[in-house]
Amino acid sequence: MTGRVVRDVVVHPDATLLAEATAARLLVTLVDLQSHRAPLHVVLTGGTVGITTLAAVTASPVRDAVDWSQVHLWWGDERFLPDGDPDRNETQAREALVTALGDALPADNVHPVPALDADVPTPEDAAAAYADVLARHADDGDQVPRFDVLLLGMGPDGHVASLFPEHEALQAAGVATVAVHGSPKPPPLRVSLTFDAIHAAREVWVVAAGAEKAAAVASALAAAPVATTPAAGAIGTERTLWLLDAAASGDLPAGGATA
Ligand SMILES: O=C1O[C@H](COP(=O)(O)O)[C@@H](O)[C@H](O)[C@H]1O
Repeated sequence: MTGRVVRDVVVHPDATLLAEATAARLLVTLVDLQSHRAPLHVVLTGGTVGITTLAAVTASPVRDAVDWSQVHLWWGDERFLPDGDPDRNETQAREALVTALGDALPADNVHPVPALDADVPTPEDAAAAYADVLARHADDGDQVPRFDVLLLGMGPDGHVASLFPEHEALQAAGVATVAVHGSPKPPPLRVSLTFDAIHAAREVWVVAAGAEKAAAVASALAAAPVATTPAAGAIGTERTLWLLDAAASGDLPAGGATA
């Protein structure tokens, strides 16, 4: 990415309000977008706030204002585990939101990263299969759909999706997905969207809560090198939005200036 990146920052008082406000923001954004285009493509994130946000979507009456038949759900990353494993981001998202949407969300609109099984024995197989499905929903010549909203959690080390500091997966280019071996956060095998895929999103929202993330938030918003703070590379084509709780914003300079 070239040129100055504008990162908008919104700080909420605590993690609960952060999740509820992010859910409300997501729902209203989808309703607004559906007044002028369809289908919409939304990328979900795993992680603490990511899943709490999905539960808040489920709890909101505004969820019925969205035409879910015209929404496709994707994942920014996945832990490479068998189908139904409680540590899979997909499993947690189904429990928090997808199951509650029922028939309103067609099963064909839900695009999990393939799970570990006899036909998909390696994360490379899962990454390739996921890339194929992404390409089938992309415009001609593109590798991924133009995601309308791409949600990302962030770890205390500054990782987003499954792109970890100093990990070789950061270098993946020209492809939409990457297999991750040796993740410093368990489980060690994962599949992630690449930065090329993330950068295709219209809006990227990084959602982070907790004092343990404050240093990484400050680094990313100061445009630290992506190699050491991958979240600094989370940039959308139309908007890059950081949604924080007060604790996660604790190391930002007064006024929350961003680079
Ligand atoms: O392992 C993962 O961690 C990150 C952040 O999780 P959090 O619990 O610290 O919020 C998450 O964004 C990612 O999707 C997930 O696979």
